[in-house]
Amino acid sequence: MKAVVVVESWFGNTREIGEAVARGLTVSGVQVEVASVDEAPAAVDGDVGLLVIGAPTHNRGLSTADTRAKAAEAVHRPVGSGAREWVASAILPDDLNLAVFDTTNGRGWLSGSAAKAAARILSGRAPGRSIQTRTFVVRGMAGPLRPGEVEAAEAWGRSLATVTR
Ligand SMILES: Cc1cc2nc3c(=O)[nH]c(=O)nc-3n(C[C@H](O)[C@H](O)[C@H](O)COP(=O)(O)O)c2cc1C
Repeated sequence: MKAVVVVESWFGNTREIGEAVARGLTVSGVQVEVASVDEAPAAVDGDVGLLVIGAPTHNRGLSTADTRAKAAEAVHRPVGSGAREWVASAILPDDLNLAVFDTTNGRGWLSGSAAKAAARILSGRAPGRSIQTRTFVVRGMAGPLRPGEVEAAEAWGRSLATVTR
């Protein structure tokens, strides 16, 4: 069983959640690779059963070149591309199971959700496919994650393992 976790992360919080999800999958016997969106393959291999995508919520949705420029400036990193671009263009096997998570400042409507935005793009590409979404909460722009979120992400990873062939 194989899974790939692709994350966009500027301050490390979304990456931390992605790694916790990967640990949950690994303890359940799934072979997992975690890749940053900058280095993720343009095509997901046909033997991968589950793709998990993680993105920080920027301006209530997925990052844009403008929001990435703000985050990149804060962490002194080059801007690069984001989850929006990867989700829109990656070549995905037909029977791939999909799960998307985001990090946000809260779970309310005001915070928005990069995961829901990514799920909308993926549903448009593959109508009818079911896509699990989850939100994990950080404090402010840079974090840290709210207590308990890493453990919740590991538990989610264990539950996602049951859908992976
Ligand atoms: C430009 C910018 C816009 C943001 N807009 C939102 C927002 O609309 N809603 C929200 O909940 N958090 C917002 N945030 C906070 C991010 O959700 C937070 O930086 C992110 O979850 C941290 O994840 P990371 O460490 O993986 O980058 C924003 C952050 C930045 C840098």
